Formats: sequence, C-alpha cells, structure tokens
Amino acid sequence: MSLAADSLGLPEARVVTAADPAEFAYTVFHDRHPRLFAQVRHALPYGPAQLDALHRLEEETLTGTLQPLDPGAELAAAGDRAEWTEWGAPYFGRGLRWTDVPFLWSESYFYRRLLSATGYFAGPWRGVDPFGPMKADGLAGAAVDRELAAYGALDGMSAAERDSAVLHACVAGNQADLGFQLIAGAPVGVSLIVDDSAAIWAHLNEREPGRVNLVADNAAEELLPDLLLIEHLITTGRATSATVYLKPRPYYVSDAMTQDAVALLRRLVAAPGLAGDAGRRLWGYCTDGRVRFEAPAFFCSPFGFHAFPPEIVAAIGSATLTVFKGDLNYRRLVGDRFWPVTTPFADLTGYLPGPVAALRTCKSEVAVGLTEAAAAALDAGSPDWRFAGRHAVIQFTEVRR
Ligand SMILES: O=P(O)(O)OC[C@@]1(O)O[C@H](CO)[C@@H](O)[C@@H]1O
Repeated sequence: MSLAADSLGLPEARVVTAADPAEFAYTVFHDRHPRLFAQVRHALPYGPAQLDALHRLEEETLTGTLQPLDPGAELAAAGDRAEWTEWGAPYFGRGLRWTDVPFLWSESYFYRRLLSATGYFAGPWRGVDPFGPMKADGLAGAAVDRELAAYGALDGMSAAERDSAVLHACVAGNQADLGFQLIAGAPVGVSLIVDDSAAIWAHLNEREPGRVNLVADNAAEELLPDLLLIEHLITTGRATSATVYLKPRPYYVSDAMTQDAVALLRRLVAAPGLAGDAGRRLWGYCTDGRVRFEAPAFFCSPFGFHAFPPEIVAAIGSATLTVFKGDLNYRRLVGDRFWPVTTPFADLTGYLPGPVAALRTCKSEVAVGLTEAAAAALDAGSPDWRFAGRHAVIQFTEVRR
C-alpha cells in the first residue's frame, strides 16, 4: 500500500525500515522486542507450546526470514487469513528479513504473530491478552492515581486554563506507552515543540458543535486523560457526541481495547472528587449514546491511514474534529517516512476530508511541520529528540488540499 505522496506532489521520502543499526527502528526489533518477549513469558503461565512458539518467533525476527502465518485451526479462528495472505504477498517467500520490509508493516505483523504464538485465537488461551497483566498494573498504579488527583486542580482554574489543562494532559499521557517504557523507563516531563492548541480551541469554539472522533492509543494512563478530554468537550458544549476508536485486538503492547476502556471507566466512576464526577458524567454519555466505542479491524492492519476504509473516511468527513493520539497513529497519519522536517503537516494529512489534530509524544524518527531552525536547534541540543519521548507536538489543520 503506497502513500499518496506522488499524487499529492509531495517530496519522495525514504520509507522507514528497521534495517539500519544506526536508526531507531532497528532498536525496536533488537532491544525492545527481546525485553517484550521476556515480559510476556513472565507475566502469564504459558505452557511449553506457547513458550516454544514465542521463542521461535523471537529467533525468526532476529535472525530468520519473514514467514507467513501458520495454517490451521488457529488461523481459521482468527478469520484474517485472506487479508494477511494478500498483505504479505509482496514479502512472504522472498527470503526477506523482518528488517527489510517497511517498519510499519513488520511491526504490525509482529504483534499479529505474537498473538498467534500465545494461542490468542483458539484453544484455552483464546482471548487472553498477553499484555493484560502489564495494562492492569498500569491501571492500578501510581500514575493513574496522580492523574486522578491532578484533575482536582481544575476546580481553581479559569475556563481557558481548564481547556488547556485537559488538552495538554492528553499529550503527557502519551508518554505512558508500555512498549516505550521497556526502553526509556518511567515518564518524565514533555517539551512541546509545536503547539497548535489555540487553533484547536478557536476551531471548536467557532464551529457549530458536532461529533468529535478520537483515535485512541494506549490504555490506562493515556486513555484516562483522553476520555476526560471527551467528557470536557461534551460537557462544555464543544461537542455533541464522540466516537472513540479503539483496537480490536491486543496491539503495540498497551494499546487500548474496549475491555481496557471499560476497566478504566469503572476505576474513574469510583474516584473521589472532580474526576469521579467527570467519570460518572462520561458513563452517562456512554449509556445515552453520546460516546460510542468503535474497534474496526483496520486499526490492527499494517497500513497507514491513506488506506482507511470508506466508512472511517466518511466518519472523519462528518466530524468537527478527529484527534489522533500517540506516535503510531502519527506515523500512520502522515506516513512512516523520513520526510523533510519542514513538510507541512497539512500537506501530509490533506487526504482526509475533515479537520485533524495530532497529540503525539515524539517516539520515532518521523517529524514534520517544523522550521529548519527549530529542527537544527533540537538536533544540536537533544540529538535523540525524535524518539526519546521527551518532546511532543500538538498539530492541527482544517485546511484540506
Ligand atoms: O503509539 P505510541 O504508543 O505513542 O508509541 C508506539 C511506539 O512506542 O511504538 C513504536 C515502536 O515500537 C514507536 O513508533 C513508538 O515509539
């Protein structure tokens, strides 16, 4: 699936792969994934069949060649044999290493294969989220406590300060990516290098309120501020309803599925103070249909959002705003390529038919919408700014190409 770069007259830009040891993506397969395998093995009492399959997958990704999904009952139960046969046709059976193919594709396929290795689709381990224990720890942990307590500070703020606080909390929440924490450790403060938040609020205040879409990212610490933003938009009359897009399967370690949203909502409604009040309003918005959860299969496919199915494109076209959370959604939104940093965000998102915002902590090489001078200063002062998770962007455009 190619980007629409040529047809949009954008510069040709190299597709990110994990082949070069000097680049970030290489470390994902060689440092992050081995730690992830270890974590999954320790988190759940998998038996020899699953442990062996996990071991074989790890070896294949490090030293072997890209193999198709194992045929059999498990694949039949997963129901995605035809898709992966088609999606893998350019790569399977050609002696390619995992690191030779586009990083967006290989990483997504990696999570699909990991689910198969753990027996996620058939048999006694069916439906058991291999990342469930890590997500549960996140939900029960101190970071969520801190976020719930911090929400109480909204009480003393002006309306504009509240707007700012709820939006910026969503960016800070994006540091809470369990995959990322396998390497980077606990979250630290983020420094915003692009902040279009004033334009987002101006847009929401000027437009007739309508539906807002939120393409969610991680569960627990990240989904909490995301859902509180949705609640805030509806309660303050900036949105009449919201659709929250979640993942249909375990993905990228801590990506939120419906069950994670439910677990979070249950924790939120039980919270004391303002956060609990907001949680109970949000619960009501779910039950009266103003907030809807969707988990389309597309969100676990290995493609960028240029390949969105028509119904998601239409949902973006009819929304007053679609918010894309996090680094992976950013890569899929603008295209996982080494774009020149000055490429306008609006040019790369202009294929979508509605206003778009990205709230993203920088955790991969992709960076756009900056000035040459800003990028040069970052390169000089913090050479790892693109992927260390200490810098972030709030980018927005209502310009359509
Ligand atoms: O989408 P998220 O949760 O913000 O980040 C996902 C992420 O950790 O996974 C990829 C590497 O595994 C990177 O693109 C990115 O840093």
